[in-house]
Amino acid sequence: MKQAASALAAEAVDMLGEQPVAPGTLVVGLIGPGNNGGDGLYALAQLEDQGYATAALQCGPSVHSDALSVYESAGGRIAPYSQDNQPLANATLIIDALYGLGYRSGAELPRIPRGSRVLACDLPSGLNPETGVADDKVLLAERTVTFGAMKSGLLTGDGPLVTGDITVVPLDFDFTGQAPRTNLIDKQAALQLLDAHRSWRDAGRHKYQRGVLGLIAGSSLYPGAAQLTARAAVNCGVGLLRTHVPEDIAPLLAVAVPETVPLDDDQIREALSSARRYVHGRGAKISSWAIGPGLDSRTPPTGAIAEVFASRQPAVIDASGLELVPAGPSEQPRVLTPHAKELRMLLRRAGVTVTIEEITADPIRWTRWAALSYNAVVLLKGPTNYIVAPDGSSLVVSHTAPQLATAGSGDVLTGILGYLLSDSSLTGVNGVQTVSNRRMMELAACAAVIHGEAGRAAAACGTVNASRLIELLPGIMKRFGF
Ligand SMILES: NC(=O)C1=CN([C@@H]2O[C@H](COP(=O)(O)OP(=O)(O)OC[C@H]3O[C@@H](n4cnc5c(N)ncnc54)[C@H](O)[C@@H]3O)[C@@H](O)[C@H]2O)[C@H](O)CC1
Repeated sequence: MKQAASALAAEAVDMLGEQPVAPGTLVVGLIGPGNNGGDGLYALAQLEDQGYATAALQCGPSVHSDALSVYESAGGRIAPYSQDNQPLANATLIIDALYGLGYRSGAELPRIPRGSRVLACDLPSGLNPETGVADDKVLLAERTVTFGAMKSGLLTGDGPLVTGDITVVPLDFDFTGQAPRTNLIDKQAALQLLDAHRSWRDAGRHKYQRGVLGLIAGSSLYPGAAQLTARAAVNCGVGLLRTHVPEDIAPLLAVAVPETVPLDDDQIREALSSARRYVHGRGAKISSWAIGPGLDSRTPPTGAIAEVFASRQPAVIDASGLELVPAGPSEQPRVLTPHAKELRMLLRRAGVTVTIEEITADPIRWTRWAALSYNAVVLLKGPTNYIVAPDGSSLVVSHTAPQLATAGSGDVLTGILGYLLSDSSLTGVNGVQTVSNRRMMELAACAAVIHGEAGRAAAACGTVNASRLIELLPGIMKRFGF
């Protein structure tokens, strides 16, 4: 705590930029009831020692008692917070040491004069540490000193609007056993996650050992979506792509994606049954599935598709495929990739009523509900991607680009993730049947990062559309070690 306080005090001195201390300078700490308040009091004590005038305002029922003794010994005084506190009106700098990680939506937040300079201790109070959703009365910070590790809420949602400049202060204590349940996956983290299972032996695989993706997609209503997903998987480098599309659009697909091999109902059944007789190392007829882009949900799925849903083979399920997924938990390792409206539909089918506004306000919470209800990894798509496993742990990907909000871009994401799920070097030697939910969640986050990277690269060169993303994929996959 003292280490955190020293970093906080140093940042305050840097913000004030005055040595010796200018007359009239006053640093006011808003002190909450927990450890965040303790950090604030220790920091104020250090500032007192350096000759600054300080004042502490108690904003909860209690304060950290050891920190208060140190602050009072340094000459500081604490008073209860009230809306017309004189010190707040006179403050040169306010240290927000109210809640930090402990903030929960709806907690009481003090009012501070407009235009106050605020240094946030760990996180601005009023900001959800996981989701980055900010309360209307959030204490807008000019700078934030955050301890131990970056928090997802600082970088996602409203976070970047309310945190100011962020300094991460590594602390010398062991975080084992208190790992945050939400982690950010940036480009560097994705590279590491993708590299984790690779071996030099991977270079010697034949196409069936590399991984075979089965794609069930398309309809006369949406003929293009199947093409986009297929082209994305092929450009990522899939060993073999098998496609099950309605007869009337199959010739179109064969021309647009000559690499793909058609897959009929009997062949689906054969692939599923050979997967049950799976022999280690021989390669799979189909190793994973991508289901949904461009399906017409008004047409009932064939029996073969229902058998895929009932299988233990990993699948990414998107778009209209989400309407076909049986409600309730499944044993198939799945990543469901809804946008907010589709998530509302999934939740409704699981007996949970929620509005899109509620989902947008607390995306991780509602994605968790769906992950638990369906026993599946759920990737909620949008400006930020939230990926949640059935155990409640979650990953956040904000490595995206606003230009990705374009027709067919989600179909490309499905192709990328389908490819990652099929690649045996990422999921285990052909034995993708055993892939864990944890690994499915990691691969889903990596797919979102690759998709974001494609969006950023496309935007840097001009306008963005789904076909452009696909064209860029081979180069981007190379950057990610493929
Ligand atoms: N030619 C066709 O057949 C087409 C069929 N379509 C049908 O629509 C679905 C999928 O639609 P898609 O347009 O890909 O939308 P998704 O919601 O699945 O994915 C959107 C994609 O964009 C990202 N995103 C959204 N908002 C933002 C934002 N503000 N900033 C950054 N990124 C954002 C989001 O994360 C997703 O990755 C398809 O299956 C067919 O049934 C389409 O209309 C295309 C043409």
